[in-house]
Amino acid sequence: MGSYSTSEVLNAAAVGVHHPALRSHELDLKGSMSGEELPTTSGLENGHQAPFVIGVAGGASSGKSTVCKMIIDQLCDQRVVVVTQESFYYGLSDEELVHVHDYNFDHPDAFDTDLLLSCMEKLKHGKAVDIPSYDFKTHKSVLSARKVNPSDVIILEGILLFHDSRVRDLMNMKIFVDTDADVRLTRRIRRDTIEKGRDIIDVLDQYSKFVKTAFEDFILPTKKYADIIIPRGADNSVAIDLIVQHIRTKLGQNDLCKIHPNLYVIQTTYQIRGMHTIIRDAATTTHDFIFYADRLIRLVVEHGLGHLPFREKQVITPTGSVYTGVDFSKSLCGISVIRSGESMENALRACCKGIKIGKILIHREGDDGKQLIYHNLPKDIAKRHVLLLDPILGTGNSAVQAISLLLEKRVQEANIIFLNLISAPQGVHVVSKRFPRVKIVTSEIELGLNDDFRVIPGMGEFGDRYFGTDDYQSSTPFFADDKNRVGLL
Ligand SMILES: Nc1ncnc2c1ncn2[C@@H]1O[C@H](COP(=O)(O)OP(=O)(O)O)[C@@H](O)[C@H]1O
Ligand SMILES: Nc1ccn([C@@H]2O[C@H](COP(=O)(O)O)[C@@H](O)[C@H]2O)c(=O)n1
Ligand SMILES: [Mg+2]
Repeated sequence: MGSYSTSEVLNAAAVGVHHPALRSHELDLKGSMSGEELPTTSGLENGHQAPFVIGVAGGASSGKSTVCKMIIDQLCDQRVVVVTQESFYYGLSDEELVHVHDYNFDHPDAFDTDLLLSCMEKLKHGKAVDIPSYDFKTHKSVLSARKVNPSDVIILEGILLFHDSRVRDLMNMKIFVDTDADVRLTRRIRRDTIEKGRDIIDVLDQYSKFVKTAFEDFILPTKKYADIIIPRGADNSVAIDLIVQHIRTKLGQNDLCKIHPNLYVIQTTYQIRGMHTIIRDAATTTHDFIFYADRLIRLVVEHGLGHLPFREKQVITPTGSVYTGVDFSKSLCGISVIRSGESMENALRACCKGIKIGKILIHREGDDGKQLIYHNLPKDIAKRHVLLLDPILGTGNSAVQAISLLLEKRVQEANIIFLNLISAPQGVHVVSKRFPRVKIVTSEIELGLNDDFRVIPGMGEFGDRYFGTDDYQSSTPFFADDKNRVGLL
């Protein structure tokens, strides 16, 4: 296989695997959110399971980062975050810097393990943390930290991760990357001279003075703690496939879709995650927000239509052959929850020519949570399948109100398909418990709700961002389609 640069691997890993929305918050500590924690609530408190923690250890340049990248690539539909042990290197004092060639970077004492433990403790409890950034050129921790958010899977990677039993105890799975010493040395020489700009003589000196001995004294003895040993590192795709399968099985036990068979999360791809990254980014312009939200909405709508009943239908193709296909139900309508649900109407109209679209307005009155509902629904709605449109399923309150109204109007519960872009697990529980036959189709499941009952990580006030009425946008407001915002049936 081709060679990867470590920075490429880690960058790709970070970009590819963090929850898209969360990346935007990985701010420089000097930035406006300096030192603040994201308003994330505990995953555990929110009914989420603790993350699955994978430890990846092995000699320097054995291929740990490359193996992590391969695991992450295959887990593309999960929220995965990588934390490297090297982020926790103690910075060198000025005096130590003068004698840097005598410093042993491969000794367990070179790492601030207490800090690593406290960061991991927070992550495991569903809290965001600032992970220090380490500069291999200056041998110091740099000021800007990396904001890391809680995830389904945390991969901890580093040469001495299995040395301290407290760190080992954090892990659900321990992997040791076992690569021959000559291969590790060759890769190290290439990496340290090319990527770190070091002198080859210094690299060889450091290797014979510290790296080789530390491997034998501290790293190799920890191999016995591994659950899985991967010979040949990233070249061992069979081992990596098996690891990914195992992780999937473990994660699947907590899968919301398994608990709620009425929930459908569309199959994710990097395109979809990329689009989510854009629309969740607070800095995205209204124009881009509309463009990418529309693309995602279209996918959700298409998926939702796939749940409508159909009959077999045969047609004759231009080649005179018979094609056996299906004819789907035409007796349907869309109902949008004003105002953000109206953003989904265009996609529905584009997929179902001439479809009737009704509206529901849910109004929160005062603090007592009393809600008034105004509606404009097709008269024969009871006979129709209903595609209920609202981009965000948060607490589930609005959805329950809207669905209750539809049932009052004698729509069959099983004929309702609720389409949204993101769903909080709480909302899914509430809707599914009350209306188990309503299908929920979404494109991503969120971490949960914060203390203000806002979806986290979320994407802000969808209606304001889509219709350009938010006040934090720097760009000129851009209205997608004004007439859709006011016109009722
Ligand atoms: N299977 C492989 N084949 C070829 N080059 C590899 C392979 N695995 C890793 N490398 C290269 O070796 C170097 C060290 O790999 P890396 O994954 O960064 O190791 P570690 O994280 O264990 O130090 C990198 O330059 C990487 O691109
Ligand atoms: N300032 C430093 C800090 C560490 N190293 C070497 O990095 C190796 C660990 O990184 P891997 O990606 O290979 O796990 C380790 O062998 C240290 O010697 C360094 O050279 N300079
Ligand atoms: Mg590495």
